[in-house]
Amino acid sequence: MLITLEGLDGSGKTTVWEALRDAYPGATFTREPTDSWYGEAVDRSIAADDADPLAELFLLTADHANHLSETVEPALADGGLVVSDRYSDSRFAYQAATLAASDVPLDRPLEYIRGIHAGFSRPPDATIYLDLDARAAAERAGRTNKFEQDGYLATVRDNYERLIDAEPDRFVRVDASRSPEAVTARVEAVVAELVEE
Ligand SMILES: Nc1ncnc2c1ncn2[C@@H]1O[C@H](COP(=O)(O)OP(=O)(O)OP(=O)(O)O)[C@@H](O)[C@H]1O
Ligand SMILES: Cc1cn([C@H]2C[C@H](O)[C@@H](COP(=O)(O)O)O2)c(=O)[nH]c1=O
Repeated sequence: MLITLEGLDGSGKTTVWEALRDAYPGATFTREPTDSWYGEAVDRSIAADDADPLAELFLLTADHANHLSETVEPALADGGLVVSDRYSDSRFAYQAATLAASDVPLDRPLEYIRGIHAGFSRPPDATIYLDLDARAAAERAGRTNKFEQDGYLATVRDNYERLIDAEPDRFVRVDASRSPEAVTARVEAVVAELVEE
């Protein structure tokens, strides 16, 4: 089973991912961007305020392809539980926001990015969405790069809402404005239920 954690920067994904890692020692815990050289290229792009938006999308998509073949698909083939801190929905939400604000002449960037993934990706079985407003998320994240900005994250949040509307059965929304203990307890309960199903 593939479970993904999604949400804005600072929503608490890494905090719950670490708690789940302690609770499920036999599972595969992974993340995007990865720590491969593809992921390092992504990190460089994220740090660059003038990165080309399409090039950035394709760097992230290359990292995803390698993540799938090297980590996710082998672990799933072994019948294991895989928990990923960010996955394809991050591309749909973030790069759609980036492309919409760019000069790239795409009418429907979110659908364009989904279309690219449809050809090769493996959709998550369930996605836990840590829901937090853009201002609180940017505040927690520290506003240290081009993504951790209130206005940009507000558009990203709108895009996540569109994704949830399109696939309500895949997403489980968790209120990420609560305390770390309350958020972690809720996510652990959700994962326990998903694994038992
Ligand atoms: N429920 C919470 N309430 C308040 N602060 C929190 C909560 N969860 C995490 N934090 C704090 O917010 C900051 C970001 O948390 P974390 O790294 O888990 O988020 P993230 O979603 O992984 O962020 P990013 O996407 O930027 O890596 C950290 O300082 C963390 O201690
Ligand atoms: C996978 C992925 C990530 N991003 C952005 C979101 C964050 O601002 C950074 C790094 O992620 P982290 O969780 O803070 O470590 O990358 C993105 O824009 N698109 C993606 O597909």
